[in-house]
Amino acid sequence: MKLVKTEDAVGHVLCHDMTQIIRGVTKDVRFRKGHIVTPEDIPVLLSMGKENLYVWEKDENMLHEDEAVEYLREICSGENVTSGQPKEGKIEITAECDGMLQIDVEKLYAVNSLGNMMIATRHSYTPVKKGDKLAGTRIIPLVIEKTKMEEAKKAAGDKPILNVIPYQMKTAGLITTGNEIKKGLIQDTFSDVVIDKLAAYGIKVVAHEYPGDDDALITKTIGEMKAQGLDMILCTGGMSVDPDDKTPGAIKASGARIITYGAPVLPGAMFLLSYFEDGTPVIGLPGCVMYAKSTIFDIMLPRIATKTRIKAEDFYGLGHGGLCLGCKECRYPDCSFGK
Ligand SMILES: Nc1nc2c(c(=O)[nH]1)N[C@H]1C(S)=C(S)[C@@H](COP(=O)(O)OP(=O)(O)OC[C@H]3O[C@@H](n4cnc5c(N)ncnc54)[C@H](O)[C@@H]3O)O[C@H]1N2
Ligand code: MOO
Repeated sequence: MKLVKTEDAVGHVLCHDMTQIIRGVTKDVRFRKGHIVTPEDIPVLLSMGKENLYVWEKDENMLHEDEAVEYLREICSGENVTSGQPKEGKIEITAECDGMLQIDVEKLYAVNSLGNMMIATRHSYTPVKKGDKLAGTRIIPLVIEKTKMEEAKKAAGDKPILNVIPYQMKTAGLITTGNEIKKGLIQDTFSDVVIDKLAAYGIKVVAHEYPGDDDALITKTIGEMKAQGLDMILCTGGMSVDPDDKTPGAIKASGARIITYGAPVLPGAMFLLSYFEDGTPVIGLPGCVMYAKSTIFDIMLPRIATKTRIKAEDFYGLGHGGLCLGCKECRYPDCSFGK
């Protein structure tokens, strides 16, 4: 801290709040601690009776919070994200388009572990809309060592840690299994659920077949839809352990490589994800997707719609938070399910 004449204070950082009192008009903080003095401030400060000011001593090795937060802006500014001006050392990151928020969680952890700075975000893999708030970030002290910010840059690596990935899939093929549906014994109440969920991501069901419980026919239908060049193929029902549950075997026989059959999520334990060599996903949706408001399908759909390649390991961690509480009014994704 040092004392400077107010006329010489431009560019210096104030060490404490300064209150302006004008009788009958105002009594409020006019300049906040940390404010960088501008030429326009000088007459105001003089009118407040401040001819001398305590300011931070300029030090090439130290950064003001507003300068330091620019490092965090760079660390956070990936594809399709934007950010505002620093306000009291804090900036807000927002989405520039609709899509899936994707965060490098390990890098986020690495930056936050350095201390004296913070980045708080929404959960990765959640669907977001243009203009949605994604993250807030700030420097904790008023001034911080430049080397600390360089360290943060290094910890974050060469790619920004926050991105919004636009949805890329457009078409889907739907295979509704079950002899009871094919024979018309019951009405199909599953397909509309799937069609609506896909529509929310701009995906249209352009082929729809009812092969019953004939596993060879299910496999053949998958092959035909694949040949049509659809972005994804979904099979509903027949995913469990009954003798008539033929879907997992039929998907396997199609040549798609199984990533997982089973997931540590309820509802959604009997979910199946597989990919053809070219990346076309073939998905098996268990009966719960028809009746439960939110399931494994809702958790994985943003990743599928953005063509984010999903690995078996991506499922293992889902158990923690993988239990839907079945609230009367479903607020998913604004709840702990799938986080
Ligand atoms: N012994 C076990 N039983 C069950 C298990 C298990 O592991 N062991 N898993 C349970 C879980 S979890 C789920 S989820 C369901 C899986 O159901 P499936 O995918 O096999 O569904 P289905 O048996 O084919 O059908 C269940 C029920 O829903 C009706 N259904 C199916 N598709 C339609 C449709 N398009 N429209 C209307 N209704 C449909 C079907 O007729 C059945 O009544 O299994 C648990 N059981
Ligand atoms: O696949 Mo069942 O999923 O959990 O109710």
